[in-house]
Amino acid sequence: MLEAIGLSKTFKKIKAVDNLSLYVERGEIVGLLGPNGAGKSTAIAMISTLIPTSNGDVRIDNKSALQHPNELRKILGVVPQEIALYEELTARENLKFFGRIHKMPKAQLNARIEEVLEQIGLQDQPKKLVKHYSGGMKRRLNIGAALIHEPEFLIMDEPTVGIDPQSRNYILETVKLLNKEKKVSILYTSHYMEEVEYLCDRIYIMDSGHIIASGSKDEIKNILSSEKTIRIKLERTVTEFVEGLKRETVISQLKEKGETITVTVAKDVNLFPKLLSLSEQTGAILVSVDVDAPSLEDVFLHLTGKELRN
Ligand SMILES: Nc1ncnc2c1ncn2[C@@H]1O[C@H](COP(=O)(O)OP(=O)(O)OP(=O)(O)O)[C@@H](O)[C@H]1O
Repeated sequence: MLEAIGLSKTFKKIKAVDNLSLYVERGEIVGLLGPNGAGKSTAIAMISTLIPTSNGDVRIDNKSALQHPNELRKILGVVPQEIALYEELTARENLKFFGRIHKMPKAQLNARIEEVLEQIGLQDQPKKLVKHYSGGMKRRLNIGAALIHEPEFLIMDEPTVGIDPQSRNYILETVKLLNKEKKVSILYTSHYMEEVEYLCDRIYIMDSGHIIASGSKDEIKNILSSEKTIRIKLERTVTEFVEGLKRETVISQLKEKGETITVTVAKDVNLFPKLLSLSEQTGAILVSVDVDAPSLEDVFLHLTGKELRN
């Protein structure tokens, strides 16, 4: 297990990370979500021992990684938010460079380079210089560089920023495969809720330097599940029907837009009998009644007061 325990980082007067704890079990993909400036990149830099902590510890299988950083670096790969590649080199040469940093023996490195090129789908571009790569190809090679030494844990800091949807899908599928087939455990940060929803087993939401919610997708959605939203569509607007709904004390919120009325009620309220009797009394014809469960985006907005992307 990779664990961050009570991590804090202060830059002069700014408390970028404040007593943050999280863990990634072997086999998991864990999401770390937070609005801009929440402290995600600073937390990742501390977990990967790139910057010193002001406080706290990072542990691998209960052993302090801050006291044994080389042991951590052997089993951890980090995909940084910024592309960190040599533009004047080919993909193969870049991978060779990163492999040498890890002091990989030559024969092992050469075999591993071919394997990684295949994993990231760049095996057909052996001679092309990175400066001639598309944004998506660079992102893929950025991931390859972090994979060269076959890490057991991978931290990915917004690995799909600024690329086309096709490359993004490719990266998402690569992340899934790495986890499923190569058993790589992953901490994944993103500004895209749908990516985290698709990939992750568990999610941490952070804001202002600390974790404000954590759990499985369902557990996090449950934070907002004391209420539900019901969307009622009528064939045409009937004022008496809306007035009747407004008299219902179980409805905490009512919004009207054309023929659609949206109401909020407590989770356990059954509004259907009332809707049917009101439609009979007023002659309003129900076209549809939909119940919305809260999305992760709703929870995020509720907890942080901010949109995930801005
Ligand atoms: N080297 C530094 N010196 C001073 N302040 C810093 C430094 N690095 C980060 N900060 C500040 O710490 C806070 C957290 O920044 P950080 O980059 O970790 O957030 P983030 O969640 O990764 O944001 P984003 O999603 O925009 O990448 C911000 O207020 C930032 O300005």
